Amino acid sequence: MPNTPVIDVERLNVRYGDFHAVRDLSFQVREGELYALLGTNGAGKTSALETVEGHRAASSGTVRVFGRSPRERRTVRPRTGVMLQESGFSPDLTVQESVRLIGALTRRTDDVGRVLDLVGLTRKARTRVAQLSGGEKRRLDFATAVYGTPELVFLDEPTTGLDINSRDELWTAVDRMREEGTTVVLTTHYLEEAQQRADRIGLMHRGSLRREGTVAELTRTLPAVIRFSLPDTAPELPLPVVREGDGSFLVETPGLQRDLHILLGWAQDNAVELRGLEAGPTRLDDVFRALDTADA
Ligand SMILES: Nc1ncnc2c1ncn2[C@@H]1O[C@H](COP(=O)(O)OP(=O)(O)OP(=O)(O)O)[C@@H](O)[C@H]1O
Repeated sequence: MPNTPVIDVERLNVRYGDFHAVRDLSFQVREGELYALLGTNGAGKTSALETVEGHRAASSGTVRVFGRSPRERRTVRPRTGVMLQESGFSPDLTVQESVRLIGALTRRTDDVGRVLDLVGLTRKARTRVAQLSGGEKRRLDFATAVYGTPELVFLDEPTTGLDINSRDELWTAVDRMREEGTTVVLTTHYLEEAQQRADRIGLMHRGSLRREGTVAELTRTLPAVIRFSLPDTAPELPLPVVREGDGSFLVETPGLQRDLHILLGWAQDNAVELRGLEAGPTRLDDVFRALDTADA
């Protein structure tokens, strides 16, 4: 059934007593996709994903993973890898013992050496978990998700606490798994990572999915921007601008190429230097900020 989504969430609601944390959430993740579920703090991402991962029961709505309820752990779990924000390994176990334990718990098989190599922990194989650095523990968390190369992997803020080289290594490992067809669900507060890597993004705010689409679809809804600074002696500008707090100028435009052309022509004719000139489509950060103000 090639058209069956790997994840199918229909009108999911999660309540904690009187508090309604997830409201009528619907989304699908297709085979081989990297879907980023992003949102403001407290938006309900963890509550939603814990339900999809089978750790939490839905208050109402349906969740299907590989066409099954994620509560059918025996069927779904061997096909699913989960990197939680903290896996809670026993501090007394060594790294290689912890990875073996993952194998036993997930009922997947793999070569421990291969996994340690993939997550960059080969040299720490005999080190106890208690003696690992924060970044090394995060790599061990990552090992839980990639052990046995499952078909579906959840990465919950996978690069938090990792230095830039470790982040690059983690993404290289994820890219390799994706080449083999693994479907990935990502949550992160590093929006540039989602912007670079996600095939589609769902943006949650206050329990609901407020936007969904590719990065291009999401950013297209807001105007492009041109930013620059000017010497005090510059003549009047040819376009409406906003003066930013730092003294720089901002042009918001639905016609980036046209307005950039006008601005550059004006600068050339008046021999004005446009300092620190930046021009480009809206970033995901801007979509996020608009979400917070528009939907407040
Ligand atoms: N066990 C719980 N009991 C009561 N309220 C909870 C519980 N877990 C989460 N909440 C509340 O539900 C809301 C959604 O929380 P959740 O952790 O799902 O959000 P999130 O989008 O993952 O947030 P963050 O980005 O800050 O990690 C929050 O207001 C939170 O306080």
